Amino acid sequence: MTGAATLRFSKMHGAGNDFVVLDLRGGRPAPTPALARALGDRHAGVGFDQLLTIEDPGQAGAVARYRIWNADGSAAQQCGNGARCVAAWLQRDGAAAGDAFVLEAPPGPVTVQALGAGRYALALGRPRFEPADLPFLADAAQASYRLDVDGEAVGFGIASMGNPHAVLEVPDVATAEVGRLGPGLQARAEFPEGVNVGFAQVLAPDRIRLRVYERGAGETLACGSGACAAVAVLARRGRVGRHVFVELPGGTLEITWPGDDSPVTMAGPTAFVFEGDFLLEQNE
Ligand SMILES: N[C@H](CCC[C@H](N)C(=O)O)C(=O)O
Repeated sequence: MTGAATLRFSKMHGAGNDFVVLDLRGGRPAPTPALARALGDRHAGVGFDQLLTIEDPGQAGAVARYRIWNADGSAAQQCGNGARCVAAWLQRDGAAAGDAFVLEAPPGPVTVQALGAGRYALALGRPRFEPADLPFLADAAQASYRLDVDGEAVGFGIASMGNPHAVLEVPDVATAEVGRLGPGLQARAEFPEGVNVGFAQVLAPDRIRLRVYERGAGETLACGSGACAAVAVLARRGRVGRHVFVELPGGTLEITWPGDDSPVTMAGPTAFVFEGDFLLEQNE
């Protein structure tokens, strides 16, 4: 279409968690929630779990800054799978020279190590467990909490990776009622800014299965910050060790959390799917 205003984008995914990536460096305006919803619409738009913007860094030493919008237009503070895709995008672009560099994310710096073959290891910062960190309205930090969902008492742990996570341990992820308990917990007033809900099945001290009902996107094929949060909650309970393979429906992520005061490192894949031009006028 000649003359129409268009928005160049890259379509990517990390273990099946899919993204549209926009290069907004040079001061191009941030997307509105309405544009994020239009771009994310899986029928009338491009479709994504999250929209990632690449922007000029504010911090010295960072190659670029990234921000995150969910498919419902809400802003998110972290996206582990998305951060790996931003790293891959910047390496392909040539902006990130070498295999080790730093990205600026809403919660703080993220250090990147390219592992080759599209795989990246990222240190996403320390998990936090105080209710105020999520926010979660509770009196004091506990190893686990219980809330009522449809008359059922649901037990869970909490962790923030910059974004909020509730983690339930279940006997079998295949039979977990993700589609009912996920939205049910998200609807509780105790999570005033919503929450990502992880359903974890411990297979071994170094291996779990995980499904995540994400804030602003629903159940996704993978959730990087959710994998970090699940390992952090389960490691503090002694249910898993400090190096855990997390099997999600879309792929496996490798999580390492050496100690409570250490950042969590997540390693996993990235993939470029296609590039495109979104026609703005007729689709906003
Ligand atoms: N839905 C999340 C953002 C995306 C997280 C996930 N896709 C990841 O890989 O960490 C939130 O609202 O906090």
